[in-house]
Amino acid sequence: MAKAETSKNKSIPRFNVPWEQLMDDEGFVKMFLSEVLEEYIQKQRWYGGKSSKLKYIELTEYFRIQQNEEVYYGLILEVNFQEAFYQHYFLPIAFVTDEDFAKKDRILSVNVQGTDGVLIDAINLEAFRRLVFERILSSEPNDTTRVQYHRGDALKETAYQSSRFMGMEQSNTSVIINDKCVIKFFRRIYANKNPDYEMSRFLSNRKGFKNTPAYQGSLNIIDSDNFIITIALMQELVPNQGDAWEYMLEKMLKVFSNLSLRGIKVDRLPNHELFLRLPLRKVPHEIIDWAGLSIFQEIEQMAKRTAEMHIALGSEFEETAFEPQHFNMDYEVWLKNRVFYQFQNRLNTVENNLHKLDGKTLELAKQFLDGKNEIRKRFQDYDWTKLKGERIRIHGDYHLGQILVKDGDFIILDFEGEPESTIRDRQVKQPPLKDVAGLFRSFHYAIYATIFNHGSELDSTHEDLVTAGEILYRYLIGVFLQKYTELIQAANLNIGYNQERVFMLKYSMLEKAVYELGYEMNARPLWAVIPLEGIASIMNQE
Ligand SMILES: Nc1ncnc2c1ncn2[C@@H]1O[C@H](COP(=O)(O)OP(=O)(O)O)[C@@H](O)[C@H]1O
Ligand SMILES: O=P(O)(O)O[C@H]1O[C@H](CO)[C@@H](O[C@H]2O[C@H](CO)[C@@H](O)[C@H](O)[C@H]2O)[C@H](O)[C@H]1O
Repeated sequence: MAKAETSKNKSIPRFNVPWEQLMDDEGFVKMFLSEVLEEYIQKQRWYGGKSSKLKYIELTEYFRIQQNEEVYYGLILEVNFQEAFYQHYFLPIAFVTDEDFAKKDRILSVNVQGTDGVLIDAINLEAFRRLVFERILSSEPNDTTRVQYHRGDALKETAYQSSRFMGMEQSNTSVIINDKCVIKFFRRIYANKNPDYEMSRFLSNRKGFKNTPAYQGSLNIIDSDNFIITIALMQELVPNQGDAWEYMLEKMLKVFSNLSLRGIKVDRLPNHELFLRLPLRKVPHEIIDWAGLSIFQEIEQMAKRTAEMHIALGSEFEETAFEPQHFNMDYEVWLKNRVFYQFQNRLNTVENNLHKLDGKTLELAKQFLDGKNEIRKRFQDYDWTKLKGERIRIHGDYHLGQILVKDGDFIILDFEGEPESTIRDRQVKQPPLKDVAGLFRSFHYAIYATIFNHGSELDSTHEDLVTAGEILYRYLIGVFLQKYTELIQAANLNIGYNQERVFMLKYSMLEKAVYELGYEMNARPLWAVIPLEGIASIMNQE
């Protein structure tokens, strides 16, 4: 840490304890939580409580992140809201006495035992990042202390050289070390292992699944109730050409442009039965002439990697957290409770915000409200006794934005699960087709996002674009399902008989679209039209 200086500045709070004991000082903690952090935390990009009213902050835990004499504090803050719920956040802090180190994320100017300095978010300090990296690198195989560092098999012996912020739009904070590794510091903290850590370690370290960044290490703590809490996950940095969402948007634009460029008559295009498996070689030449072969080859590759991920997740018979299970009454009750609760929440959100909507979105929103009993009936129609497949741990928030494109192949990221679910719900075993349904919703999103964003530049009518988009969608998912099912069945993972699979896909897609409707209404209301289109199209299928 930077050199100490004594100051005469009387206006900053003074504490007569060494930095190493500051968090044991009740006066400091009280002032810090109420007068300082309440303001600081609400301005942070990673703070997820912006739409609620903060009541007060409590310090749930603190622990030292330390190497030899160098000490930082990890704080776990409980943010309590007026609306009667709370969230936990991780904030590592450092005391720096050199202004040059305190340019960003300053929390408080403070005098500690006669030395002026600033408390900052420690992630800004290279020394802190280096320390975490070195502690992971030098960790014992079975660390039994309260602050547990773990080194994954994929981390090779290497000296620290550099670090920088990843700088992506994200809900956590990631830093890149030596241009080779990513350490993701989780911000929103749950009193449990973070599924991203749990799944990354399992898939990569234990099952050798190659199409996710290799697990290199982690930092977990054992809290006062003996729960493991994940603080950070370290993975290999995968050089890539961007995510599959951006990639697919570019591709879709070309495919839609081809309609007019190649003089394609949309009403003459062949169509394909929804969810019917289709080998790539059987995709009609009219469709290939229009959309090109490569999009189908890429979809096949994505299906392959998705199947391999599920095969790895479903191949565990020792560790109960991953052992496959059958459907049962408990699962059905759990699922219906969630789905009905979420559906009611979406109805309320749409009802309360109708006045903000117009045009097509308003029309679809009214249709959604009018059709509520029909949708409820679909959700009610789930009978576990008819389901013969297996439930396994799944990705849980699988969409094109979670997949990186790397030299024509795909790398699957971010196993943290659906942001709205509790951490326990994210660990419930679910049918793997639920992930597949999530990805199909993403294909639908990419088609509609292209129509909405570029419809006016394209030389085709809106009607033709929608018709062509729906046709393309059916071929894409037909090709995906052919490859995916073939590989899953060859590996003996039971995803049910044909009718069961179609039922599961339809059910899960409706569930996902309803989830998305809430996400969009809150995060980017202009996009709500996409899940509304999705719900309408699912409900209109006989
Ligand atoms: N191991 C990695 N290698 C390369 N890029 C990565 C890696 N991990 C994350 N990224 C990039 O950072 C983005 C955000 O990562 P993500 O894990 O989804 O963060 P968050 O959980 O904070 O949203 C990803 O979309 C990807 O572009
Ligand atoms: O931030 P996360 O990756 O956890 O996921 C949330 O945000 C996603 C949007 O970034 C949202 O995904 C939805 O929009 C995508 C296009 O931006 C689309 O590809 C997905 O299919 C659609 O669900 C995701 O639902 C939400 O959990």
